[in-house]
Amino acid sequence: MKQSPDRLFARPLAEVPDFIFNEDVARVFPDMIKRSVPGYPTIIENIGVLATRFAQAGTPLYDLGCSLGAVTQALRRHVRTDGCRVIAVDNSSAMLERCREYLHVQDSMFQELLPVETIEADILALDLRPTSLVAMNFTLQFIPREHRLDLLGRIRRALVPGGALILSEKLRFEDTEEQALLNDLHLDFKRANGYSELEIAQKRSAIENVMKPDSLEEHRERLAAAGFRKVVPWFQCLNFCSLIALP
Ligand SMILES: Nc1ncnc2c1ncn2[C@@H]1O[C@H](C[S@+](CC[C@H]([NH3+])C(=O)[O-])CC(=O)[O-])[C@@H](O)[C@H]1O
Repeated sequence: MKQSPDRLFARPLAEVPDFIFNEDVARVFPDMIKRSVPGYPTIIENIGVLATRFAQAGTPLYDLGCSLGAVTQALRRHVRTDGCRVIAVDNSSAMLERCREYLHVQDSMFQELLPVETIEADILALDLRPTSLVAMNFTLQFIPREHRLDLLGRIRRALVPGGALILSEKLRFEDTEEQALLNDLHLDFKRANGYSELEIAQKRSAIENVMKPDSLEEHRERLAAAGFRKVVPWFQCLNFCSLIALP
């Protein structure tokens, strides 16, 4: 598998097309997400650790919007619960193809990993089996707003008692000063990771019609409306957070 550094937006583009998860993105994705999302490696590893508390014997664990399967691999590294398996879902064939290759590498390197099933599907059309853990790591923000509540409602109804949803998202902030400061600090994070002003500006215009972050208050309200009893933020770094939502 050839992994490359992210230079997708390094040259000036006459017109910046909307961001899509195609082969070019799949090839640079590990580098792109690490240099763009502060705390990403910490979130990934800890989802594996958190999951051990919620995983119940004989249930599938879902990784919705799995991309290259980073969460799936963390779940397989940490969860040892009898009869669990991981179901990794993404609607990008380019992402899922590479995800499968990475999972084969993981299989060849470790023994006693949870079995994994990869599904190329739109998570809005997915039939969820009763599950003890659903992870949506930076996926909900790409789902059109009008479908988010329905999706969370279906996840809530699929969760068995004692299970959990782990939801990671970029946040926006209602307070303009807080929004401006955290946005600036995120830009500094990208600069510190070697992105130029041009790369930052072009990536921003590629993503702005596609990725729509909500505020923490909006997440709390929507999760409550979907039937979640409790929302516990467990991680925040700048404008990126991860929540545990309990049924
Ligand atoms: N309707 C949909 N159905 C299925 N997949 C979708 C849909 N919409 C978007 N996706 C998929 O959601 C993923 C979002 S990336 C997740 C990172 C990963 N979780 C990680 O922990 O590395 C986040 C980011 O790039 O910021 C992409 O692979 C899309 O194809």
